[in-house]
Amino acid sequence: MATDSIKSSTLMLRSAGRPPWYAADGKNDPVYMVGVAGGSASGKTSVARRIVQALDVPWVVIVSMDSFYRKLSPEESKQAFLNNHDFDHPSSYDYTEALRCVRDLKQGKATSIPQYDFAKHAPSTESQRVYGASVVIFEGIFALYDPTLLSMMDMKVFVDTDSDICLARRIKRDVTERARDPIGILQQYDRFVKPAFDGFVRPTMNNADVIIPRGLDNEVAIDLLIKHIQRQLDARSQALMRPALVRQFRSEDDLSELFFRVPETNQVRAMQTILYDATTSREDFIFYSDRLSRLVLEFGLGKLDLAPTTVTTPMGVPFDGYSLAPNVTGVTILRAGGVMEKALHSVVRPAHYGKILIVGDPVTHEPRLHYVNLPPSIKDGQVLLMDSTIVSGANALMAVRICLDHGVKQENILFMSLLATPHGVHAIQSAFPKVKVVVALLDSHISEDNLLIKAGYGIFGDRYFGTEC
Ligand SMILES: Nc1ncnc2c1ncn2[C@@H]1O[C@H](COP(=O)(O)OP(=O)(O)O)[C@@H](O)[C@H]1O
Ligand SMILES: O=c1ccn([C@@H]2O[C@H](COP(=O)(O)O)[C@@H](O)[C@H]2O)c(=O)[nH]1
Repeated sequence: MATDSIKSSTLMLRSAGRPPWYAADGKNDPVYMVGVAGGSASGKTSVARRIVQALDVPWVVIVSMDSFYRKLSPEESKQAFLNNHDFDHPSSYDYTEALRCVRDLKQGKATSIPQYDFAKHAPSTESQRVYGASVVIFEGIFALYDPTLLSMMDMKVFVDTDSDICLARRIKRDVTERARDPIGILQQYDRFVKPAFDGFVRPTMNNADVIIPRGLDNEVAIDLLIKHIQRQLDARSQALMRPALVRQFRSEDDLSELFFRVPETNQVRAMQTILYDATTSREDFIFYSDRLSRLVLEFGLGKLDLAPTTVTTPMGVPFDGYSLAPNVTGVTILRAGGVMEKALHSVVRPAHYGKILIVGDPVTHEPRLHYVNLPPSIKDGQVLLMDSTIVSGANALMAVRICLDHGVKQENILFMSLLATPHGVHAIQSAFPKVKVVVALLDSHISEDNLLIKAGYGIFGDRYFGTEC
């Protein structure tokens, strides 16, 4: 687990709006990249976070340059603990590794970002897997230093905060967050931090498009910056004849021919009524969601490509039919997608199974990947990806991306869900146009926080597993 001294790159989600990995169809809707440089403790991270909060864009990644500090030799490490190592020279960073990560993200791909532990002056053993983004913010003292990195940036920002204020903040932060002592901090500051700022960091101000005096305190400058980025993003969407970044209402008419909905018979409507009814007992809720799961699975399996085959009947007559898909992997997106597993076992065999656990951050609602277990054979066959509900589509998008990362072809993915919003399905289809989506019920009423289908069945997992508060 990350400790406080490990500053991680954070993936933030606005759950409405344009889907992430918009360029996944290869039609190049480039990722927007912002570089944020400035002295140590000038407020780079704080400004980057403010931009994320204000941008109404679904996926923004903040990549901290600290992730790319070079590993120290034992002697260098010893000196670092004596405050005698220069972490503020440009050569202390691994630009090749930084370029690898930034280039991946700039191309809309997933990447692994190393994590750095300030208390140990060493990279942590963990890295963070980041699954693509619409906007990447690259922040660090040398964010505007390397020419190749600069050439990938759409906007370059320099945070210019008075050095006394930076020092005061650095002392406070390094004592509380980076396990340092004040005397050592001052020694390191005099010996390395200040001279390097004057000699290497401040000159990169010349590479900036925008200079923000006083960092986060300069609300006017930050507001202008955010508005500019928003305008740029909207202009790009329009130029590509793509939907604007703002959230748009979607209807079934907006969905492609690879969207399939279980025919709405009276039986289906009755099951929907039971699941929507707040007074339904847990026993009934489980029974009818299992039944609906079987229905959507049977219906969805009808969309799989099957190979023709000929068998001989007991009467010795040849019969031309199909062989059931030989290599199918059923992948459930936990927790709520797990409810479809029972139905999967009852209708598909033999199948391989996989699980992906995605948990929404309680504050930002960003989906966080906690666990992936997919069989190696997944890449060669068809994949039934299952979640009980698709609302914003964020979890589904992350899950599809993970499958693609494991070598699955887009056209081999069949996403199945019990209840979806047209908005969420549209998000999947925009990002991954070859993925088939099969749902039992479609409902366009989304709650204000974009997390629940208003008229729907509440939090599916809680009702099914009996974990309602
Ligand atoms: N405008 C501000 N007012 C007060 N504290 C601030 C302000 N901006 C940043 N800080 C604090 O200063 C410290 C360093 O800020 P941070 O944004 O992490 O700087 P950097 O990323 O440039 O090192 C953090 O503890 C942060 O909370
Ligand atoms: O092991 C380390 C690595 C870096 N530092 C100092 O950190 C700052 C850069 O981080 P900011 O968040 O931009 O302040 C840099 O000035 C290094 O001196 C460190 O002390 N130990």
